[in-house]
Amino acid sequence: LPSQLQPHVDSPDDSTFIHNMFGERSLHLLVKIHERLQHYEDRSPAPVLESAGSLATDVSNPIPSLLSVHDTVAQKSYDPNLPPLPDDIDDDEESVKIIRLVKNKEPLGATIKCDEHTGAILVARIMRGGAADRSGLIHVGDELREVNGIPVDDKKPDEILRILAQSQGAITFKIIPGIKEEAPSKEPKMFVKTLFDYEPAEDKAIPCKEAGLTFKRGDILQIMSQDDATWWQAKHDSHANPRAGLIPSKQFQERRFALRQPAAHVFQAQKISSRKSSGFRRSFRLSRRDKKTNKSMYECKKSEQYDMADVPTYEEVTPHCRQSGAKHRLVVLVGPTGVGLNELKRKLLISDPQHFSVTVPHTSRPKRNQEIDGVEYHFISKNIFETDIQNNKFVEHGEYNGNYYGTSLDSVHSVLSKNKVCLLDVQPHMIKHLRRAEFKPYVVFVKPPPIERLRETRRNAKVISDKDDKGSAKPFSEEDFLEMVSTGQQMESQYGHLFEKVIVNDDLTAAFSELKVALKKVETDTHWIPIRWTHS
Ligand SMILES: Nc1ncnc2c1ncn2[C@@H]1O[C@H](COP(=O)(O)OP(=O)(O)OP(=O)(O)O)[C@@H](O)[C@H]1O
Repeated sequence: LPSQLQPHVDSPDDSTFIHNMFGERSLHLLVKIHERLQHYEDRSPAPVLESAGSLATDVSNPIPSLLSVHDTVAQKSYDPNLPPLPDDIDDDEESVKIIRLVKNKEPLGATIKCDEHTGAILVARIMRGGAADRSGLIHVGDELREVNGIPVDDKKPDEILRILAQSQGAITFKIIPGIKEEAPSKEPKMFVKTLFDYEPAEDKAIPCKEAGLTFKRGDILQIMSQDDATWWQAKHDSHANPRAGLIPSKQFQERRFALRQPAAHVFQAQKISSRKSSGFRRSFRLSRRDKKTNKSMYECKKSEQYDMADVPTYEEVTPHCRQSGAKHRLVVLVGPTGVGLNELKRKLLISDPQHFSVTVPHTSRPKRNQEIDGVEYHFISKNIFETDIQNNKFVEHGEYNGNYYGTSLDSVHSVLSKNKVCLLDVQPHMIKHLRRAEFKPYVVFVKPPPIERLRETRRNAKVISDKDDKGSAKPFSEEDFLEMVSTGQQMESQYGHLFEKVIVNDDLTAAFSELKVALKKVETDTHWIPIRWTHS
């Protein structure tokens, strides 16, 4: 080429330039690469059926059909059939990017906003795993100029979204790339358990409802991005959809919860605490031999006020599977009085006394003749009891008829260290004190069935009367049922985020087998537990 061009070159400088340019090694390499690629492109699979003519004569032979299929497939072009690029690309705008995305039914997975100062339409976020993200062509900060040839600079984000929603197939964007390209971030592996229900369609604050992620309390989400302090991106752990959706950040949710909720929660907490013994009656009856003393004696002195530090938002979790031989998780049972906690505990103990156990409570009341210290109770003096309370030795404690009763942390440890499953029933506000690595509590809420089922199933059942001190049993009254149902609802709404399993105690046999299966799974299967339980 240089020698052919020589007659057309006037100055020696130009001649040197041409020689240097064509002698450049990188140019030679580029030409080689080009030739190779050309060769590769030309090598489309050749038809094979014709050259296998002799086989075609045998009608029973399936091979010709196979070869015919090969030829049909080989001659097809699978490149996407995109429309031509527009002719009117403005040559002066060097930084303009024309992007074509082929859109199917899924949304693009990007949100836009109007720049406050310039009025430009900018890409606000790219949803992780969505169509825009997967294309790698659109980035946060890019300025949108046109969609399908329609200029957008005079349009509001809502109008643009409408244009996008109506477009199907290939969409052409004309954009000015933002100055800062988003650094490709590694997919973070952070999982959270959601502690509240979320419906983006009902959230006035979300910048784009369609980009929001709906979830129910207890769902496990993978957090995909926390770049934005207010709106995180997340996807359901169990869903196949790879596209992330917007969820309120922990901080934002806590802030607006604190602004919105205080009055409602104080009201709710007071309502529950005013139920006193009838609402939260818990007995220690399983450890007692004397049926006559089988009565409610436990009244919690601790405040049940809603703790604002515990605004239920998200809890970081990690999969956990109990190693064989490791200590069992503490099984915590909660439910409204009379729902059947003791009945279920009793059935578990009978079903496998070597495996399940309960704690021996402490009391400051004098030991009776037939009682044995450490069997029905650990009998201790009032002074020692009070010192132990001061030293936080009790999971729960209360006073009845001038005597203290309580469940000590040591009694729980004692059962667990025997490698048994410890069954503990507590008032729901105590759960948070048990939620630590040493116990890894598995919290089961035993829920009453609808009132008509209570009337049917509890026709012959008896509850311990809390009207007198004699511990006499009486049939359930309509009032007992109403109270059981409403207390159950309140417990679920206030503490539901702490429950790992909800069992409706309708038919006793069914409820018992459901509980037994769940407890077996706790021992063998992988469950999500708070990540902080694995740190200590
Ligand atoms: N599913 C059920 N069907 C019929 N009767 C039931 C069922 N569950 C429990 N019962 C009966 O209801 C009564 C109260 O049950 P239980 O004593 O276990 O309640 P609880 O929740 O332990 O209440 P508390 O501890 O406040 O006394 C018992 O007579 C029990 O046999």
